[in-house]
Amino acid sequence: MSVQSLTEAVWDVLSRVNDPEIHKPITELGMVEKVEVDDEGQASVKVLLTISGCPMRNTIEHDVHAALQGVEGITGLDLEFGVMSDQQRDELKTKLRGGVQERVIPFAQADNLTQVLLIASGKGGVGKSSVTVNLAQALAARGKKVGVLDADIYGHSIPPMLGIADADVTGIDDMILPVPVGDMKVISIGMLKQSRDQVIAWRGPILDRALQQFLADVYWGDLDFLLVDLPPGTGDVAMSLGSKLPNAEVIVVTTPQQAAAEVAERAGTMASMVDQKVVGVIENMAYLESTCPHCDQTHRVDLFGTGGGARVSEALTLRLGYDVPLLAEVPLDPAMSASGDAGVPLVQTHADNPAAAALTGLAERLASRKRGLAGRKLNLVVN
Ligand SMILES: Nc1ncnc2c1ncn2[C@@H]1O[C@H](COP(=O)(O)OP(=O)(O)OP(=O)(O)O)[C@@H](O)[C@H]1O
Repeated sequence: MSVQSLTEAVWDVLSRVNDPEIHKPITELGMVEKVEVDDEGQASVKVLLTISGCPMRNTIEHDVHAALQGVEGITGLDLEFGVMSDQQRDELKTKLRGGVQERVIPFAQADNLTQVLLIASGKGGVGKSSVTVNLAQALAARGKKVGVLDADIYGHSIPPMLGIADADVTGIDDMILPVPVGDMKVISIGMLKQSRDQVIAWRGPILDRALQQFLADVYWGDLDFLLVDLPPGTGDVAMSLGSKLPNAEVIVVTTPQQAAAEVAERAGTMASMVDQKVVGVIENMAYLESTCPHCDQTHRVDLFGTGGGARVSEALTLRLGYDVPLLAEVPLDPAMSASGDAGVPLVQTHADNPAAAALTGLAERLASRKRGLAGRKLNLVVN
């Protein structure tokens, strides 16, 4: 084969190597600066990283080597890395923003087709983050492109639940790349902290700016779903996201107790005050399935009482004037908590577990919803 055809063959295989964070071919992103092949079939390739010290360098190195191994006539590879110039980075950022120079929130644009689901709760510890990671994983397993935004400023627990507690985010200047976890893209408010034990006490304009950054400066790419883990309660984050994500929908997570149900109603009501639709309620820790030592049968034990989810669903339906259904009842199961600690969602490791099955069933229904642009609010400001 001629040197020219070999060079073309190398470009061709490189066009199938994706940047692990951006999920687009490195050739398309302008990251391949040079491809040369000599008479002996020895290839020299230079790849430009977006930033020096890019955490994905090893993955790219591995993928490029693997890609070239399949090319007949290539006898060896000399792979060199460089770093993009300011101008190259600017071109890349503009390309990623779809040719738009300024930063906008893609999910608030007229042509947005991403379903944004805010996972809310009245109080902490009801399992909001566990629900978020499991729903996200179940949606991704069904081929959906899923982003997870951990906006819980007080208890940002998403990274450890997905096994990325120590992940660093890559920034291309002011553009932030989310951390890839399987087919999901994840970003957490905790990733912006200097150290893990630092406390975030943002309020007002600073919090607002941070949320703006998460939505406009993070390169989310094309997503089918963006799941946002909100802080518990009806605070500043929910208010701020109300104006930033006018078409977001809210799922309220609660537990069976009366007290939890009352505060969950408030969280749902808050969503409607900022004009977001509440799509339904999930009752988590709904019951415990326990095998009786006397009769060896499995019994349902209502540890925390019953009916909290149904109560919230009925109250919100009445208050908001449209149907707010009970979407799922997720049992209490030590496996759920163990999977959170292990950093792998339960739906991935134990699909048959009843808690996992309840959330997978909901993900299936969400995945098959048809949504278009008709009737959607556009974030237009009338002067
Ligand atoms: N169905 C369940 N069965 C057993 N344990 C659960 C279940 N759901 C959640 N947990 C556990 O309960 C604890 C709290 O859950 P999680 O962090 O998801 O709640 P949260 O509402 O997001 O809390 P916070 O608002 O404080 O962040 C975790 O240890 C989690 O593993």
